[in-house]
Amino acid sequence: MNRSISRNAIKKISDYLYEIPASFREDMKVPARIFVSEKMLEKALSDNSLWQLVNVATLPGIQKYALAMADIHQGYGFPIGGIAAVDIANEGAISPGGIGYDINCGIRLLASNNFFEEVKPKIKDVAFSIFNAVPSGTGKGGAISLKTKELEKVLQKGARYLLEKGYGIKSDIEFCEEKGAFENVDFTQVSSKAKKRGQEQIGTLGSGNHFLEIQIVDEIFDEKAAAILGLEKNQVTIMIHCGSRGLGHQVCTDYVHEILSKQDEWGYNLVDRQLACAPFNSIEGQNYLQAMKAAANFAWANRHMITHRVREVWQSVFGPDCKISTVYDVSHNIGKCEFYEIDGKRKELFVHRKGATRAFGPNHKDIPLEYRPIGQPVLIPGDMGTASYVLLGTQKSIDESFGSICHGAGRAMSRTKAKKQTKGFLLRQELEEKGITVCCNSDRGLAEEAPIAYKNIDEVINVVTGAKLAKKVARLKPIAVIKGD
Ligand SMILES: Nc1nc2c(ncn2[C@@H]2O[C@H](COP(=O)(O)O)[C@@H](O)[C@H]2O)c(=O)[nH]1
Ligand SMILES: [Mn+2]
Ligand SMILES: [Mn+2]
Repeated sequence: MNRSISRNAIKKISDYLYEIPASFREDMKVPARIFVSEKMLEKALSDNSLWQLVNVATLPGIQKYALAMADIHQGYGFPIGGIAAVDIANEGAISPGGIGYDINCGIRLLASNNFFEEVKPKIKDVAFSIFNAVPSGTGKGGAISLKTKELEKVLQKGARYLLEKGYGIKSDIEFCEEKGAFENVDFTQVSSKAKKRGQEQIGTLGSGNHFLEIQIVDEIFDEKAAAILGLEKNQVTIMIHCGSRGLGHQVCTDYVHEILSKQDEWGYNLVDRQLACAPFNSIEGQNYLQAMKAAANFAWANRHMITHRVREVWQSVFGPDCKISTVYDVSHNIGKCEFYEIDGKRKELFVHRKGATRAFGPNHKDIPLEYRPIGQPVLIPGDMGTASYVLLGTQKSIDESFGSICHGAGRAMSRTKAKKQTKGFLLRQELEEKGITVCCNSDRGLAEEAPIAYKNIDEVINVVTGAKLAKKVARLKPIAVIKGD
């Protein structure tokens, strides 16, 4: 099957929005839209991601558009950087591939009350101490070990369970999407194999793309909003990127397998097996939803425990009076039930965000009270040598992109290609020369994650802010990066 899409098939709607009309392919139920610039569109045409987006437009019950952001790149079935909302009451389908293998992978931003000049002389000390306190690397466990009953509590109560056990502080939960847990979760839908994989992995970072970064607030674009978020120029922040580790991966594997075997029964005629989905209201669809929620709770608990460890280390290096506060925690691989107006009617939709971040505008009830007047903070990592951003969601994102924007810069090249183009030890030297401390045991792993492997974060941010789906608050610059191998 020819998967290429020519530029001619794509209609320009505005400087930051392009569309593949529903007439492009017979089986499309809605158009496919991509928030991107002309320049970045060229990049998106270089892999199969737009073809995947067209496939998403065939999903049962899909509403309005299959959407993608400028960080789009090829993923499992759905493109990464994609959003699909389906009608729950009317034939909507839920797809594990639309959420991804690392369920509730996400970003947490911590603010210290220290400034660059104080941290600079101790940056190696604090970075390597965090590297030692937060296990990282493929399959790595060992931060804490949970008995089966304790793990089940994590699946039910997420980060809130760890808070009850004395880890972290209350505001860590309050400034987290869903306050650190989906409620009323049936954890029995998670297989024993998945639970086993999770038992040793709370408080661990994982490998590759996951990271812990010490940053400085390099530029403030909105002083008032920054003050509300507790951010000032030259202040030191810590960004955490990780998800549900082996547990979430196993949940996705289990349900893709189960759901695939029933496609004929449901009358689904999949254009790509990786789009495997189930009617939202079927037993299988509901079971996956419960397991996905349990894995999401595990991921929130994971980022909560890492926060606890970072706080312990920070206070041991800079003194017990130092404060580490959670600015916010966003999910970028998740599915949620949300209400939107479709053709003048309020409908409950299931919104798949796969490498996409929720970006609700001001006054939304799901934003913490303190932030409600300004909108939801959206945390967008860039790469280890350039920058990351703090943004705010807008009403326009609710109206045009199901309250969603991008999740990162997005890959510009595969890991294999990045390794061919970069020597890890040279990259390490370059970063150190730029004043970025590198804590990573593997030069090969470092090369796979080189800044050139990612798109330019400033360009991606200019698209989402140019399209008015988000507003800039601050740009963060790395001063130390911690990566697993
Ligand atoms: N600030 C940093 N950003 C990074 C780093 N490595 C990757 N990234 C960005 O994260 C997103 C999200 O990745 P995903 O695995 O969830 O798709 C990615 O698109 C990059 O922009 C880093 O070391 N520091
Ligand atoms: Mn992840
Ligand atoms: Mn991620």
